[in-house]
Amino acid sequence: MNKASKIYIAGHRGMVGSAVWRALEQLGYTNLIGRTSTELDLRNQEAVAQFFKKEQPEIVVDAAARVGGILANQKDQYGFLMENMRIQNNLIQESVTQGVDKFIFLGSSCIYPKMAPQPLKEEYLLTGPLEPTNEGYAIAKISGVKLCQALREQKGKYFVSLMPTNLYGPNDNFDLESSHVMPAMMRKFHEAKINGNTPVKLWGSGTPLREFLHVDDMAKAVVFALENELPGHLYNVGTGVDLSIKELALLIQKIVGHEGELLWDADKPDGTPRKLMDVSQLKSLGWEATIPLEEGIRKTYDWFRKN
Ligand SMILES: NC(=O)c1ccc[n+]([C@@H]2O[C@H](COP(=O)([O-])OP(=O)(O)OC[C@H]3O[C@@H](n4cnc5c(N)ncnc54)[C@H](OP(=O)(O)O)[C@@H]3O)[C@@H](O)[C@H]2O)c1
Ligand SMILES: C[C@@H]1O[C@H](OP(=O)(O)OP(=O)(O)OC[C@H]2O[C@@H](n3cnc4c(=O)[nH]c(N)nc43)[C@H](O)[C@@H]2O)[C@@H](O)[C@H](O)[C@@H]1O
Repeated sequence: MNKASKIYIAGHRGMVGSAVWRALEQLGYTNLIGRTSTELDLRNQEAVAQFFKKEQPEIVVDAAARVGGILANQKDQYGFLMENMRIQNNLIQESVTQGVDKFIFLGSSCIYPKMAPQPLKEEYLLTGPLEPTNEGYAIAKISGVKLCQALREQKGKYFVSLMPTNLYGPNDNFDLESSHVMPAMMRKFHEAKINGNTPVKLWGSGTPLREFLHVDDMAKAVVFALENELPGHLYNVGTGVDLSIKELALLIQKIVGHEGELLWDADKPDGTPRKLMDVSQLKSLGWEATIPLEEGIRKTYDWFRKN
């Protein structure tokens, strides 16, 4: 790979894809290509085949997916399973057909069993039942990991799967129904503050533990996996530190400056009790997270207010 290599970032307008684009651009990569879902629907096999034939990318970063928070996943298991399998299958298949040199597949920490020991090691994959609220999404991601692993073993292809923990940052989805917890809390506290410090209602019990990684750190992990020949097929990407949803709420409340009451909606799901990543493998090779949580939330809240 060199600075003129043609790099296709699938999902380049999304939170992760746009961060990968920024990171590569900053490093002087000049030949980046992307398509919106309106320009190229990645569920359409024929359209994806034509695009690859015409563009002949050398490197592919798969940051395109149907993504959502706990409720969106729970309500549409079929959609999350089917759409994600279609998107990733088309990208992987055409990358093989057109002889792409490097392929990065992005999964998620929810691929690991709900009750796996903590922190989650890569070797715990497929050792137990999954968290039911995101089973569809997780099964799609597991099938992507397995396709990349098989290609690596059968054809010696550099296909690497990175499993990020919960991510946050600019270009996140701030829709209150379909978003993840961090953008939802930011928006809820912000709007409640503007409305005279009205109470903020959050979901579940507040007891689940979650780990959060700033998307710029995630983008650096993608660049790291492209610029180095990683020996394995699957790597966790996270900070190795978690906190409870209630602690996160108090931190965001402080940063936003909301001074009202906090309520918890017990009718909403808690999801998996804990999913802390063991990030020692990628760390031992030279990547590690650099953006502290409070600083990352402050930067993201600044971005949210401007956008
Ligand atoms: N967000 C997290 O907390 C998190 C955590 C772990 C892993 N991940 C993984 O990271 C990757 C990126 O997630 P994200 O948070 O960046 O999601 P995102 O902001 O929702 O971006 C997803 C991107 O996928 C594209 N896309 C969706 N359906 C498509 C289709 N049918 N055809 C073409 N493009 C399509 C969208 O394109 P348009 O904008 O053009 O519509 C969008 O740019 C995903 O694989 C996700 O599973 C995310
Ligand atoms: C990274 C992604 O994480 C997703 O799991 P998961 O962390 O539970 O997804 P989140 O939607 O981020 O929720 C994390 C925790 O925050 C609680 N929570 C509290 N208030 C809110 C709120 O206003 N909005 C949201 N969304 N949550 C809230 C929620 O009940 C859950 O315990 C998976 O469904 C995906 O498959 C994916 O893996």
